[in-house]
Amino acid sequence: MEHSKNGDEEKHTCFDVNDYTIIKEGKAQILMHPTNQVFYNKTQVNNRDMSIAVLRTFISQRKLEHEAMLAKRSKTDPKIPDDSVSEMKPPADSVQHNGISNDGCELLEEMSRDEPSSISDVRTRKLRRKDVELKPARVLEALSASGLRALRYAREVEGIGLVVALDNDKVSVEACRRNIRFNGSVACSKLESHLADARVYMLTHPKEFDVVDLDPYGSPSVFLDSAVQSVVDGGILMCTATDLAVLCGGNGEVCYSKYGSYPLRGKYCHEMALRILLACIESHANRYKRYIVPVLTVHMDFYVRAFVRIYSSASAMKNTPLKLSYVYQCTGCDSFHLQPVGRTILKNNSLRYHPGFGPTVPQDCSDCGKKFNMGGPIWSAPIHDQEWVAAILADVKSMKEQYPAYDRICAVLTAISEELPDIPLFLSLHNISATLKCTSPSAVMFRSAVINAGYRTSGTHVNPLGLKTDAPMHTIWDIMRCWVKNHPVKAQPSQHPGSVILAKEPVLQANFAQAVASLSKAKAKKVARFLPNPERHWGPKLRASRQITERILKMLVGIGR
Ligand SMILES: C[S@@+](CC[C@H](N)C(=O)[O-])C[C@H]1O[C@@H](n2cnc3c(N)ncnc32)[C@H](O)[C@@H]1O
Ligand SMILES: [Zn+2]
Repeated sequence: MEHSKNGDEEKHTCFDVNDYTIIKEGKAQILMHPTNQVFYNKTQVNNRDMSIAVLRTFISQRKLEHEAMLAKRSKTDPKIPDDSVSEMKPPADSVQHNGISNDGCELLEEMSRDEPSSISDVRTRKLRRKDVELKPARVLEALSASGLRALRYAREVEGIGLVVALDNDKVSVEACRRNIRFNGSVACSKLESHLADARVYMLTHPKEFDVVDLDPYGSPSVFLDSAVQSVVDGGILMCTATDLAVLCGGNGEVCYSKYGSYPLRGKYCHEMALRILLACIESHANRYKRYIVPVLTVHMDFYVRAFVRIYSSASAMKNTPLKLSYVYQCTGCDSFHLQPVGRTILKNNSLRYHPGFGPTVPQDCSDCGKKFNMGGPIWSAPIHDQEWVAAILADVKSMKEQYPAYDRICAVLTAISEELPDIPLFLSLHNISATLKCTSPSAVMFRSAVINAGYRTSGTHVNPLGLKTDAPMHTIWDIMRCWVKNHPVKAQPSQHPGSVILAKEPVLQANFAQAVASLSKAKAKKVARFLPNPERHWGPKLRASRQITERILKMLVGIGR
């Protein structure tokens, strides 16, 4: 990969620092002119801090995986001189996938998974000739604006060799270059800024970056196809989407055209947004025989952000339909049911792939009798790797002073660490009670009834009132029928969904006695999981110098839904 330092286009214009206000975030400083034309949103510090936390964990994980690969190699091929592996440590047990991001390692992964031994031998010889030293990570900040994020990566994260910052806006690139110079020698030695269309740049730099960061205005959809190609095997793609009005169902047809999925306007819409984004990234990856493994997927403030690793494997790619589902949501009582896109069967000791069995619901809701809307497909496999989440959280806690948004990112990561990993979407207790027009049981009582009925439950980082559970909807309604017996409701019209639900006798006798696990660990320890918004002008920003009104903000982020 060849990069001319800051490109030929650079203008070596001098600048007077006194003409600017200095903005500090972490170890980076950017210069802001009073007539600023370059995008800057202070509240995205949460986004940048979270990304730095993930990046640090990625870099240590990548190193562990590399060491594990070398150790494995020295075991399987004793002809390789010992001195090449004498410094190796045992492989990390948190490694979920052994894909490694430097060339030789990629070969090794392919070898051990798919290839017959004769081919492996050839490849091993090839591998031996390759330099197996782990090179410092290469990061692409594809949409960099002032370069603040790229500067923070270069200055704060150890183990990064190069950060390339792109923007297709000339003024932003000039600002970015000014900021690089202003940040001194480390920034100047590690950072490059280019005036380029990110899509063209990523397409012409396939499998070159260990980390690709997409942080666009609104939707990342037009950047995904090139971004998934620019990441090395085992590398990580970090992707923000701020177009929550689209992803949360405000414009279902627009969402379908951008992301290939229909959103539903449920209380869980922000988690559905995360899952639509993941499904979309996966579909782009699949076009190039690649697939994603999410390590962390967050809804914060007014956006969603996905951190996914990318691997190449034509055989693993066949599993994609097993990780996707359609969602049926009842138009009367908001009950929801997942319909997997694909399934597998074992025939003569081999795995066969088939379309999912369906429909998983009858024409009319068996709880309230109304019709269903069908949304998706969404990513219905886990959206976080809990070992990564624990490692990121531990790392953040050990470097508290390095994170200006420490409280917020700790709260979000704590809430995520408590989520049931295998349960897509969630119920809203308020919504359930609103359907029945009853007073709501407390969350602890409701969770206790679910646990006492033999099911699991957890909160969700997406919504303080949300409840994830593996209890079927009919059990949830039974619990509520029992609740209403002791907390009667006013009579409603007989065709009302709540009346239809309450007209049935419960099969299950709910037990609301407090169950031990009904309080989350964090709540029991009084660790914050949700924090109020920090300031008045909190929210997404449009292009530089354009401000969003409260009314537009509500529309954009789906508040009040
Ligand atoms: C939301 S801002 C990025 C903010 C930055 N990542 C941060 O953390 O402060 C999006 C930037 O993408 C740039 N942009 C939009 N389309 C682009 C494209 N096709 N190629 C390169 N840059 C693009 C815009 O000029 C803008 O500066
Ligand atoms: Zn229903």
